[in-house]
Amino acid sequence: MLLAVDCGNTNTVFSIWDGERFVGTWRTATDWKRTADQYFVWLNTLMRLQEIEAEITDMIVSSTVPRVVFNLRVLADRYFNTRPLVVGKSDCLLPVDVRVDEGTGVGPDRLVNTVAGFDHYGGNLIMVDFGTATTFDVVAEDGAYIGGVIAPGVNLSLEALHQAAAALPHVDISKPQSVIGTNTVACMQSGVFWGYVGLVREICTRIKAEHGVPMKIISTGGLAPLFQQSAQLFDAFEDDLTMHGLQIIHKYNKENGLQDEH
Ligand SMILES: Nc1ncnc2c1ncn2[C@@H]1O[C@H](COP(=O)(O)OP(=O)(O)O)[C@@H](O)[C@H]1O
Ligand SMILES: CC(C)(COP(=O)(O)O)[C@@H](O)C(=O)NCCC(=O)O
Ligand SMILES: [K+]
Repeated sequence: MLLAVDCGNTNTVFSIWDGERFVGTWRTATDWKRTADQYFVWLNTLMRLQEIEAEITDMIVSSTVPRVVFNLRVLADRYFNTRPLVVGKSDCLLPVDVRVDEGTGVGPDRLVNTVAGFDHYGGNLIMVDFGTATTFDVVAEDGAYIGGVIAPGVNLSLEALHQAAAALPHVDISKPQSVIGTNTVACMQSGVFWGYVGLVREICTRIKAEHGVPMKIISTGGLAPLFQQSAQLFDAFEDDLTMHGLQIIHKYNKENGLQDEH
């Protein structure tokens, strides 16, 4: 079975693919100091709790935090006796082209989103991913990643206000009742929520105009539903996009790559 790991700047998600479906998914805070032994104990405990008996033979990793990859490689080697595919490394093939400026290191999460989006919807897409950063990934007609936009994440924006201004508290995002806030928290939520609605709409409108052909807008990430319900910003929401993409990339490498040269 395949262990797929999606490591973002905030959270790391582990999921097990049995060849037909994901049988378990678990989330932990991203911490590059976490050792292979710690990962294994954590994963093993959760698998037992859910009575999942999975013999892991393969592993694929997408990490926006390069330092995390070392301990994940040790995990693969020590406990699963396999060499992980790491998205973005030259020995990990992608089923789509990447057309950006030479020397640009595209975030692996964006490449994985592109692959998953193209598989689900075909080309001409804008993938909006609400993570630590909010990224817009543009997928061409042929499925290539051709660039995009990076904006500060929703929680990051709220946190920045709190960090920089002595009188502003730590606030969680939610949809405000009105635009005009009548207390500090409501004012902050309004600024970030409605500011974000505007940001998403404006960026997507401009991408569509620049790209010049009709595009579908697909959202993903924990906070996407909050924005979806408010203003019909997206054509679709996908919950498990990254895991879907990782599984496709793994399959593609099994069929076409140089896997299993331990
Ligand atoms: N369902 C959710 N409700 C509220 N906040 C969420 C939810 N899912 C994720 N978040 C928050 O959104 C931010 C981005 O999370 P995540 O998508 O895991 O980011 P990354 O992929 O960059 O690690 C984090 O601050 C996280 O706490
Ligand atoms: C933009 C990102 C920080 C988003 O990361 P995330 O919010 O998923 O943690 C990540 O994709 C990244 O580090 N990208 C490298 C630069 C680029 O994609 O062009
Ligand atoms: K992101």
